[in-house]
Amino acid sequence: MTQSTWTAVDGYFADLLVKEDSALTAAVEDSDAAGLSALQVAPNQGKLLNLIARIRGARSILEIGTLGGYSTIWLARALPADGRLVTLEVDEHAATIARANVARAGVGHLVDILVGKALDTLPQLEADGAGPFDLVFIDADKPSNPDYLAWSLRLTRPGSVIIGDNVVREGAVTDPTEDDPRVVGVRRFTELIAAEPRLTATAVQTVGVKGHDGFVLAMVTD
Ligand SMILES: C[S@@+](CC[C@H](N)C(=O)[O-])C[C@H]1O[C@@H](n2cnc3c(N)ncnc32)[C@H](O)[C@@H]1O
Ligand SMILES: [Mg+2]
Repeated sequence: MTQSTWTAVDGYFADLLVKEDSALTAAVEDSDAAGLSALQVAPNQGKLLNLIARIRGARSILEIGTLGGYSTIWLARALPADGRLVTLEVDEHAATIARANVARAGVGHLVDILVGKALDTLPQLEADGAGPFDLVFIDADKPSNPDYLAWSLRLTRPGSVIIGDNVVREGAVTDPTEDDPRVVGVRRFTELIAAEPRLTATAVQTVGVKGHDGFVLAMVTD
């Protein structure tokens, strides 16, 4: 199979099942026009995040890595009217674009975008008494994933879901000699999950419009 086949198959299912609305397509278009990298999840992955949050009955969601707010919109749309989503973004420019995208999608009242390095804003969140969160989506700088996992455990409770995006690294995740800090980060992240008695997890590799990638899905058990 080739990239064009993966893209066509994603398109087939997305047209039938995902049905991005104009706010989601505009979020991507405006992020692109503002010069943000096209690092957002694919539409079918956004819908998967939305479905996981709804299946979990999530009322509070933490996202690490906002970009233009594309995944934020999918996740926020899973929340009930009194739900809350906190999303962390280091880039003020991206946060400004995300704020507009999230507002246009009609979920601005559910979303707080905190600007700063997540390793600075996470302690602030805890100090402010935020959480426990029902779902954490980790999708920022991959070298920090081991720290984000530790914070996720502090800010969740039994039954919470933790998702780590982009863990395949074009297959380099299998190479123990690889020294790319992103690969080192996702390998350590996965090993820490494996060793953590409070978590049960799996990882799924994906192909599609974004090429070959994958995510870790974990549940806090106690
Ligand atoms: C892959 S993009 C997020 C994509 C977004 N979750 C989506 O799917 O629509 C990663 C984002 O993390 C942000 N980021 C990188 N390092 C960060 C850090 N230390 N703290 C917070 N955000 C960070 C980047 O600026 C970028 O916007
Ligand atoms: Mg990602």
